[in-house]
Amino acid sequence: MRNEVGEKLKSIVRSGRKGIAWLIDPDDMDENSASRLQEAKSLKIDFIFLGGSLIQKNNINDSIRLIRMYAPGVPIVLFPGSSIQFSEEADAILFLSLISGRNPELLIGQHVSVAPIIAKSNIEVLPTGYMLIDGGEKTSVHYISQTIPLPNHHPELSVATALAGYYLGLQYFYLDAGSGAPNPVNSKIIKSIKQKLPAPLIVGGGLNSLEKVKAAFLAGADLVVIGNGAGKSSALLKEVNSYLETYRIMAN
Ligand SMILES: CC(C)=CCC/C(C)=C/CC/C(C)=C/CC/C(C)=C/COP(=O)(O)OP(=O)(O)O
Ligand SMILES: O=P(O)(O)OC[C@@H](O)CO
Ligand SMILES: [Mg+2]
Repeated sequence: MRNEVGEKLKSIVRSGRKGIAWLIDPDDMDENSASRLQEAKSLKIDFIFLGGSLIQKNNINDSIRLIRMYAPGVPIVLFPGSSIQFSEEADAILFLSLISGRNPELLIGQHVSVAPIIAKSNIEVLPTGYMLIDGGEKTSVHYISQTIPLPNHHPELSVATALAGYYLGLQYFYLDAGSGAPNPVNSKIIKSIKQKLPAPLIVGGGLNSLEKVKAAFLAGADLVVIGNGAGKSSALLKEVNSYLETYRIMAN
């Protein structure tokens, strides 16, 4: 199995350089996508995450082809809401187990359905503890998963959950306040998980301004995921990118 994406994530952690993933919903692919992708390529976005809670078009393969054409070299990582969002054309898949919830289908069920297909492919699998944190509003993931998010003001519950996932062997952790969340994941949660776990920490949900992104990085996020904040224009991706350029010079 390949391991380029995992290695890149781990090297982001080792070097402390931080990274950006742009979340693209395949349903949002349209006539503007080509130029948006070219911009992302020129900004050296670290990863493109592809997926959604609910997908209404059957266009994952077409989306991957478009991304490869206009943003060649940017690793494409599936961020699937369900097992039907699998494509062996992607570079890697976040093999998410929704450990904040108690829905067996999202802890292990979908995984069993897709595992034999994954085994026949050459895709890289990233075993990921996916934790939904209350972002102040019911989001699509919350509804689709039919699970209760972790509270945003009790870091100890999130730490216990992440530790349990770590002891089960999960290698990457994704704290998500949900797409469009009014409140991103609390810095205290990010900080306390980062202190306890040596694993790469991905944070997303409601990161729609440079201030919110900076707060996530400063608390300990290794990779931030920006979806809605990059939906209409690449302005935020550009701002985060130039912030990181300065940050990396200062960190060295
Ligand atoms: C391992 C495989 C194949 C599947 C795992 C399936 C699991 C555990 C899913 C977790 C629950 C879930 C529904 C996750 C979806 C995460 C996601 C891609 C969110 C992207 O944002 P949206 O929720 O689509 O945002 P909008 O509502 O703004 O479109
Ligand atoms: O769309 P936003 O709010 O950036 O959220 C991204 C992602 O973490 C949602 O699963
Ligand atoms: Mg979506």
